[in-house]
Amino acid sequence: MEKIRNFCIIAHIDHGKSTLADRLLDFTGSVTEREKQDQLLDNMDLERERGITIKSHAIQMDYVHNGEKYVLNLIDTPGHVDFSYEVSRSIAACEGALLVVDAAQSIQAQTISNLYLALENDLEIIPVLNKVDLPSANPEEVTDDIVDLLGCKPEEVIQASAKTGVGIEEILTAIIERVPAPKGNPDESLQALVFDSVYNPFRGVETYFRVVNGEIKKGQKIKFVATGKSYFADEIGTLKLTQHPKNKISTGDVGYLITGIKDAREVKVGDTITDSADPTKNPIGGFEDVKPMVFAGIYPVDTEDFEDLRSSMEKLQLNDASLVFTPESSAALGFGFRCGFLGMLHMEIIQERLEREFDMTVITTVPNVSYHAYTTKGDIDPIIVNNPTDLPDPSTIDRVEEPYIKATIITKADFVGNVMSLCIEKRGQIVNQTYLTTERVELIFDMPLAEIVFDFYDRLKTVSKGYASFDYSPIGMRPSKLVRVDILLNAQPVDALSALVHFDNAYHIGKKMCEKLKELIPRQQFDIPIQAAIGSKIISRETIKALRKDVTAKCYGGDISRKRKLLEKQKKGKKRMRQVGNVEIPQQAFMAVLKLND
Ligand SMILES: Nc1nc2c(ncn2[C@@H]2O[C@H](COP(=O)(O)OP(=O)(O)OP(=O)(O)O)[C@@H](O)[C@H]2O)c(=O)[nH]1
Repeated sequence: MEKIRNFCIIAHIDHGKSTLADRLLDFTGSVTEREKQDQLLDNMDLERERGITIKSHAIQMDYVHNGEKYVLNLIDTPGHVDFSYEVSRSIAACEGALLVVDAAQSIQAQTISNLYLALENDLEIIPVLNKVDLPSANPEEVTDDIVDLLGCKPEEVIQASAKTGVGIEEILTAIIERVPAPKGNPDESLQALVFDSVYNPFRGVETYFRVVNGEIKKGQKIKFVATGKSYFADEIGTLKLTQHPKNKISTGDVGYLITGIKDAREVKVGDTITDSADPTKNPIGGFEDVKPMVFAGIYPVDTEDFEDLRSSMEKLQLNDASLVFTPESSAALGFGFRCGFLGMLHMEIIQERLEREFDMTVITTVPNVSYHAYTTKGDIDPIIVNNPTDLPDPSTIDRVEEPYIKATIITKADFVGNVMSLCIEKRGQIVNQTYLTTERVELIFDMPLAEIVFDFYDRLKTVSKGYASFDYSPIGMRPSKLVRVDILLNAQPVDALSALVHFDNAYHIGKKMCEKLKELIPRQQFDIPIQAAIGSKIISRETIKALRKDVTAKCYGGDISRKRKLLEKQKKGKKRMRQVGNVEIPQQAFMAVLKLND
């Protein structure tokens, strides 16, 4: 146990976490040339394309230091706020963290939020100044920033380049000398923390765990405390680039477990694994059931594909337990599902996976957060509003509450004004403003989650010319003046276009939505009035003028193959259209409310 070190790498996005992980694997000889891939820890196709580590994994390295052999377990953490609970559990499985800071970009919002998570878990922090090879690097200044943030000595900050290999050996030495060895009692009853799980279509769910006390043996009957279910440990082992089966994993070490579980929902991140016959009396703290934050309807483009969509969603859920869905129906779109996601990124991933892996063409409706409505009947439990149609009749509503977050934004002093205006426009209330240096400012706002899940981050980048970083954490429910804006096409309400918005913005949004829909809905053979309404009150109106032109007119009698191509192209474009009443609505229109500022 004295020769084990468990650590993670925490960093703001793009500061070089994955590249540094690669270098550490190289340096410790954990990878052969053949196994080398660009970004070793990012496995899924989608992950690679987005450059975001979606699911955390762990990897074990052997390293000899001063003639002694050490086992280093690197636990990878996801780099996006949608997955912040998983980050917190990965951090809880470690004793130390490399805090990687880009030498050109300095400390950013995620550096700080991840650092706080690490400090809450009493991790030893090893500051690493990465990318010192960059011409734009500013090592002295950024080292000062890090010293100010951590209260450490300048010489404790390791100067490194994950690209050239500078400082890698020093980092490994620091891990061994500064990160404490795991504590724990091998003779106690088994207590292991689940920090991640991955679905494998052939082997079922692979659970990643860190043994806190006791040991886990191959064949042992184990129990998951939160779910209360017991299984046999068919296979256990350690994780190198491939899995290495073992007969036991002892206190302090990290490993994987395969029990033949076929449903991802049976393994919960943060749960405790214990011995079925001699269960621990102290499950590991900090377990939470992950809660979806964003809800949207997903409908098949072709109504006949509903059953296919259901079976695809069920399969997706087997390997992504954070996806939740219930059937719903819409007058406009027919049968589909109301789905809950961890955030907007998660929603995009699910949508993409449905299309790529299951060959489904789907329509996604405007996402919204989850509201709590209380009626004048005085009920104690709120009505949970995950769908605009769930909002009770306004005359019966006593009050509505919406989820709030604490937003941390770090920007340059020059952009403070712009960032403030944006946050205030988004109904934010400033809580704190701190000058980290004369140039860099940290702003803290309390804001409604609904205002930031959609276009906030893009707007922030624009108003700060890219010099702002942003992170957030939930702080509970607060009162809200919520209304539902309905959209009528041809005088018919289209429920799938309804949106829940704050009363103060309702008129503005209603007007913008009508304008946007006018742009997005193709002209048809007749005039189409577009109206926005709150209840029975019309608040805005536009008209899509009838189309007179023949689509093939462009071909001016040219050859037939060109004509066919044009019609072919039109047919493709049609794929993502939905006929509602006698109006054809393209997919973008269902998301129009999110694009009002484009
Ligand atoms: N010049 C230079 N570039 C680096 C260095 N380390 C990483 N990079 C580059 O910085 C970019 C981001 O690096 P990643 O390792 O993908 O960053 P990350 O923090 O893992 O990013 P996410 O996985 O998206 O969170 C890549 O283009 C790397 O090639 C370095 O030391 N020097």
